[in-house]
Amino acid sequence: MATEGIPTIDITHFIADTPILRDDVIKQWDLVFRNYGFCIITGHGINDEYIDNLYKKSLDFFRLPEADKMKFYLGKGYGVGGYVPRGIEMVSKSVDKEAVGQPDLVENICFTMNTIPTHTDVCLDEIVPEFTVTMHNYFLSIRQLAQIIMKISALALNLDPSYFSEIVEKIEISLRLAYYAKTEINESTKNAQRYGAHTDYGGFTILKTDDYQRADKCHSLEVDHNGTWLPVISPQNSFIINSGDLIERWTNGIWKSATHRVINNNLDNERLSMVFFTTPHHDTIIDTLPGTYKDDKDKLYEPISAGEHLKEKLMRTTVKK
Ligand SMILES: O=C(O)CCC(=O)C(=O)O
Ligand SMILES: [Fe+2]
Repeated sequence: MATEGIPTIDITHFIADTPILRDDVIKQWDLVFRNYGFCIITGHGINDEYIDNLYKKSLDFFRLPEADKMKFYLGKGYGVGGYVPRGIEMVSKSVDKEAVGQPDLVENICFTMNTIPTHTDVCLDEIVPEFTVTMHNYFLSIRQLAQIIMKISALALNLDPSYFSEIVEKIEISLRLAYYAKTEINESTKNAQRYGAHTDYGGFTILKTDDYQRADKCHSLEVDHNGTWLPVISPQNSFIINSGDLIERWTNGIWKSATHRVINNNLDNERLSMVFFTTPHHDTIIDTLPGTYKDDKDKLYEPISAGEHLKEKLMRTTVKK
């Protein structure tokens, strides 16, 4: 089973509204999120140039000396934005508060659409020219893709196509640029993960990884599929989409928020991921969607505000400030 991959859905015909083929996309969407919680999409319509540009600028940033990057650290751990160096975050604690081990072998810089310029007095563009405009272009494209994804989802759940429209208007998109530097195996790294096993906390995640660039096509990202870790490698013109905890709660557990991790292999290669989290506005109450339960006692989850859920998860994962 370990060679079985994550399904790919070409969404071209949904975007083009091609009769019949469009319905096929909707059916596939329902199946992958029921069975895997993960898929790869092609035909998304986002300009490759935007993706490549942001990738290059991000690499430029992470290859800078630590002292430059630390100008963007806010000293409050992971989850507040800005730059977070290695040694601070241990994401597996979001699933198991008591988890012990070493922090993840990752550093990252996080933004929301409103905090692109920077949280500090230092301007990001002084360090990496045109970083912010590059990011802004990408944000706008991803926002459109998020709208498409939520429309497919509404239809796949037999809801009105505009069911999520108002929520999508206020959706909070955050970008996490995650960098896994080349690393030597030693006492402090041998038992760590590049990013420990976790589920994503919010709505859908729109993820771009660079594993396809490795000549050996060695994978790093794995998803738990009924107890088997499946490798996830997405081709150049694709995105990985996964449904987070709030999608699982919304759908009364029908669509999965799958556990995934970035394993401690291939450490002599640097790796970069661009991770967009689409989270309903923090005031949005996530209650079980119509059609996913018969009567109230079938509801698996209590209603929760998106903000409350997110805060609880984020608080757990900072192991050092
Ligand atoms: O780097 C990756 O491939 C995955 C990152 C991830 O799972 C996350 O940011 O939640
Ligand atoms: Fe994740």
